[in-house]
Amino acid sequence: MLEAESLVKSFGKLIAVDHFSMNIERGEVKALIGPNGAGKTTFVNLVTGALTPDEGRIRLDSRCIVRLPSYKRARLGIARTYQIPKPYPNLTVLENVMVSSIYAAGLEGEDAMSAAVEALKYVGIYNMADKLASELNAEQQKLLDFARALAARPKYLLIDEIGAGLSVDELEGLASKIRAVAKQGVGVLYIGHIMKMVKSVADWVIVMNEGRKVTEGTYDDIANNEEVIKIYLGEKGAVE
Ligand SMILES: Nc1ncnc2c1ncn2[C@@H]1O[C@H](COP(=O)(O)OP(=O)(O)OP(=O)(O)O)[C@@H](O)[C@H]1O
Repeated sequence: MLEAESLVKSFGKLIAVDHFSMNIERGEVKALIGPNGAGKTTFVNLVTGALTPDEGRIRLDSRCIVRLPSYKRARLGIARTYQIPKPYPNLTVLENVMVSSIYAAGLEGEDAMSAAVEALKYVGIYNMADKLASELNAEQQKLLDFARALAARPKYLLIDEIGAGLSVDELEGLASKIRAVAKQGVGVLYIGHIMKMVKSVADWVIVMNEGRKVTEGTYDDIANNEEVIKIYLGEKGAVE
């Protein structure tokens, strides 16, 4: 289990994450939703090690990892995707994914290559393997980022808003891929605003606002929760 306990992170006077706790078990998909500025990405950064919390604990399979640097957490099985992916623009798509299969999954040679090929085929952009990453459009870069995260062979995968700009059909395709990843034993946290996506991927939904947990429950519980509806009032694209 990946457990975050009472995490706090401030930027000056702003408390971005305020005693926030949650856990993910392998094989399940949870969604973390909340309006812009709620603290979702900051939470992901705390879990992956990009940021250090001011307070709180993070445990991976009972081991405290809060002081470990990002690369060690990656090697222990925590992977993420980015809201705005930053691939190596001058490497090919395949090479970008191999960086992950080599350095995060610890694979070598042919094994690293076949893990990368498998991940690209899985997300559906293997036909672009030899293109430079800089040649991909924004949606394709998100899929590359997803492939990169999968090639790390994660136990836990944090997906930061992957669906923006995709059509309804593409969203459904992506949702079923995310669910299939979880079925293989990966614990997934999907972070995002697209409620159709949340509804189709998540077993459980956690709502965050101003750094704190507002409520959690099934999609239906959340969609009918008055406080959640109030928080989202005026938010484009949320709770529909
Ligand atoms: N490095 C930083 N320095 C200062 N303030 C920051 C920093 N990172 C985030 N913040 C602030 O912390 C708060 C939480 O931001 P965060 O990006 O975690 O929210 P979010 O829920 O991911 O929002 P969104 O849905 O828009 O991505 C915001 O007020 C943001 O401006």
